[in-house]
Amino acid sequence: MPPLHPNSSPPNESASRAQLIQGLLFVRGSIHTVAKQKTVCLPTPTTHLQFAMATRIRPSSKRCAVIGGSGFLGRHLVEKLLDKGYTVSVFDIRQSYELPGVTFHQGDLCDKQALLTALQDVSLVFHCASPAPASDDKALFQRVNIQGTQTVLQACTEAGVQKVVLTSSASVVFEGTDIKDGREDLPYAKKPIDYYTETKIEQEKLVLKACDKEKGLLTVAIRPHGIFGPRDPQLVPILVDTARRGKMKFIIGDGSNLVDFTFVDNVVHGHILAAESLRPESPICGKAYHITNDEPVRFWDFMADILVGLGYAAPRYHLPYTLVYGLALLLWLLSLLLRPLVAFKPTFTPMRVALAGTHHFYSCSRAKQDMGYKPVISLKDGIRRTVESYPHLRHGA
Ligand SMILES: NC(=O)C1=CN([C@@H]2O[C@H](COP(=O)(O)OP(=O)(O)OC[C@H]3O[C@@H](n4cnc5c(N)ncnc54)[C@H](OP(=O)(O)O)[C@@H]3O)[C@@H](O)[C@H]2O)C=CC1
Ligand SMILES: CC(C)=CCC[C@@H](C)[C@H]1CC[C@H]2C3=C(CC[C@]12C)[C@@]1(C)CCC(=O)C[C@@H]1CC3
Repeated sequence: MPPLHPNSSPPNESASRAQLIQGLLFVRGSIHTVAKQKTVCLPTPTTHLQFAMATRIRPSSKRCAVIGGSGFLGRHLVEKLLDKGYTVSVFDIRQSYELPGVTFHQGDLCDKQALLTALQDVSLVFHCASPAPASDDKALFQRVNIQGTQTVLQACTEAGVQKVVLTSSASVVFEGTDIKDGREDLPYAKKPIDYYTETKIEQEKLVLKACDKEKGLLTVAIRPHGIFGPRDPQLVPILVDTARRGKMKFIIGDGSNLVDFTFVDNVVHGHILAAESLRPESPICGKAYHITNDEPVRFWDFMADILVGLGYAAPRYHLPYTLVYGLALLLWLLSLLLRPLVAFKPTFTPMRVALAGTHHFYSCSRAKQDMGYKPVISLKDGIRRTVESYPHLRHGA
C-alpha cells in the first residue's frame, strides 16, 4: 500500500480521524486536500478497510531533517527518530556513520543551496549543529552560530519547513556566578563568559524571533545542560585525559556546588516532545525550555562517579576557587597574547573553572507543564550506561 505523500506533515490525531471519516464517505477515487499550502495526495483505496488502513498515521510519512546529525546529540536524536518511525535527512559538515532510513547531505550550514537540497519535502527541522565549545575561534562561532543560523532560517522558509527546533544551551544565562533552580525568564548573560555562549545567545534570539504563525513557521528552543552519555566526545574523554595526565587530583572550591548533568536520552526526549507539541495553538511557540535530568548533583561527586567507575581515583585536595579562576584568566590572556608565536590550549579555561566551581542548575518545570516533559533515564542509570560504554577509556585499557 503506498504511503501518504511525503510532503505531508506528521498528521495529528484529529486530522487522521477526519481522514478516516472521509474514507468512509469516499470508497473509490483519490482525494486531494490542501494542508498548510501543501497538497496532500491520499492514495486510491478500493475498500473501506483499505482506505481506513491507508489513512492511519503511517510512520514513514514523518519526514524531518537533523542539522548537525553527525554529532554526539544529533546522532542520538536521529536514532530515536528512526525508532519512532521518522525518515531522517542528516545535514552536517561531516558524515560519521551510515544508517538505513537516513539520507546524508554533507555540507556547511552557511551554504543555503546545499541546505535547500537537504530540506526538500521536510516539514520539521532540528538544528543542533555548532562548533565545539572548546574552540576559541570567534570568527568561526559568529559565522556558524549567527550567520549560519540566519541561513538555516531562510532556507527553512524557502523550503516550506513548518517547524524548527533549535538546540540552544542553558549557558545562555550563565555569567560565571551561581544559578540555583534557574528559570527560563532569567535574562541572557550580559557578559557571556566565552564566544560559544555569546553566539548561542544570538542564535537563540534569532530562532525564537523567527516564530511566525502567519507565515507558517513555528520555532522553539531547547536549552540542555551538561549533556553526557555514550559516544560523547567531550566530557568523559576530557576527564579521562586529565586524569591520565595526573591532573585530576584537585577539587575547585569546597566541592558542594550543585550542577545539572543531563543524560543524552533525556535531551533527545525533550527535543522530540517539543517538535510534537509545536502547533499554532501551543504555548511553546517562540519559547525556550530547559531540559535537564531534574536531579542536580554535586559537580565533584559526578566527576568522581565517572572516574571511579572507569577505575581512576577521585579528586581529593581542595583549591580555592578565586585562585584557580584568576590563574585560568591569566593563562587565557597569555594564550591570546602569544598566539602569533606559540599556540597552546590551556586545560583550565575560565569557563571550565567557572563550570567546575559554581552552582548552575535549572528548573525544567516549564517543560513539564507545557509539554509533559519528564526525564526518562535517572542520573544513576545514565552514569552506569555511560561508564559501560567507554571500555577503551578504563584505567589500564
Ligand atoms: N554537549 C553539551 O553538553 C551541550 C550541547 N549543547 C548544544 O547541543 C548541540 C549539539 O552539541 P553536541 O552534539 O555536543 O556537539 P557535536 O560537536 O558533537 O555536534 C555538532 C555537529 O555539528 C557539526 N557542525 C559544526 N559546524 C557545522 C557547519 N558549519 N555546518 C554543518 N555542520 C556543522 C559538527 O561537525 P564537526 O564536529 O566537524 O565540527 C558536529 O557534527 C550544539 O548546538 C550545542 O551547542 C547545548 C548544551 C550542552
Ligand atoms: C555541567 C556542564 C555544563 C558540564 C560541561 C562539561 C564540560 C565543560 C566539563 C567536562 C569535563 C570537565 C572538566 C573540567 C571543567 C569542566 C569540564 C570540561 C576541569 C577542567 C575542571 C578543572 C579540573 O580540575 C579538571 C577538570 C577536567 C574535567
